Amino acid sequence: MVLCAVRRQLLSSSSTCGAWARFLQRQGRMFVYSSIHGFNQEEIQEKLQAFPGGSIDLLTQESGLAVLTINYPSRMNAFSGSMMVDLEERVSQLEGWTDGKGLIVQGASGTFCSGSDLNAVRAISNPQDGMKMCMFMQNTLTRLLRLPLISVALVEGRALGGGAELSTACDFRLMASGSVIQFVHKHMGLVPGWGGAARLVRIVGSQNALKLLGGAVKVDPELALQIGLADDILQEEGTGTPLQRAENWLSIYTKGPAPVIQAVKKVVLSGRELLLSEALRTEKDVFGTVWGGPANLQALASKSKHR
Ligand SMILES: CCCC(=O)SCCNC(=O)CCNC(=O)[C@H](O)C(C)(C)COP(=O)(O)OP(=O)(O)OC[C@H]1O[C@@H](n2cnc3c(N)ncnc32)[C@H](O)[C@@H]1OP(=O)(O)O
Repeated sequence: MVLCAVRRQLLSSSSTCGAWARFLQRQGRMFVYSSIHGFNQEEIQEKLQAFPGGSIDLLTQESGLAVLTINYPSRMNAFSGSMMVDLEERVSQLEGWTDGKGLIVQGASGTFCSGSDLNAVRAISNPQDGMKMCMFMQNTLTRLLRLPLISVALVEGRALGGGAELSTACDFRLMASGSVIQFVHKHMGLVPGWGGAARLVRIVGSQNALKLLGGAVKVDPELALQIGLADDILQEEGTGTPLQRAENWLSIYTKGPAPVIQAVKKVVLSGRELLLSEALRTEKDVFGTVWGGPANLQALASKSKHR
């Protein structure tokens, strides 16, 4: 016990950050793109701000659960340029949220997101700007997925194009009855560019990904559940609002102290993203942050049985 306490003292909160920093270092870097790839964040942010409309709203709760809302109902929650910038800012906020455990990503007014705002897309349809927007959104959505929070996309209504891609930047997808996820990119003469294809392959496998992208298939909750794109279906007859039911669903995974929940996410993330030997080293580092920690000591003291 004394050893555990000493070890805990040594592994202060800075060490928790250290393990995470080392994980991100092993990734190469936190951002997929930086100046070495010719990426200039300020430049693209300025360009995107020229296409305003809607907002990305973040509500953090004392319970450790946050709700991120894609809010542009008059355009079926399509992403305007300023909303892309907003999203990056909200992700930065969440990266600094030490007490966080879970995140729900939802769309306003009963529908998820209809992708990028076609008006903005038309205006920046030249290849250079398209690449910059693509790098910006890949960076942001990669950081969203790498947050040390367990995240779920609450899909109501439609998740189209970039909206479908956004849903894959969460750990889980919960689909409401009647909702649809559709990678409509092929119909737009495109492929996903916000990292949605790379993530989709990891979620449903390359065969299913090829079918979904190649056929621009409308994926309903039943099909999504069958192929592993959705983790559950929110039935209409449940009690409470869809958001309340999603919070309830997520609470199974976020019950417990924040450092432990964050450690769970970190070991799974490193297992998902790193080579085995690297993932094992990260797991060791993260293990060190909870071993002998308050939750561990309390569990040992209470002689808990797992019947
Ligand atoms: C790398 C990213 C790639 C991409 O995301 S490309 C974009 C992919 N998304 C799309 O192509 C969606 C296009 N929209 C649609 O198919 C339909 O609007 C949709 C979402 C099925 C809804 O259909 P309906 O229910 O009939 O409603 P509606 O068409 O009257 O839409 C209501 C208002 O919302 C607007 N809207 C919907 N999706 C939009 C978008 N992505 N960009 C800009 N505006 C969009 C639509 O124009 C309409 O506006 P208004 O009432 O005519 O002023």
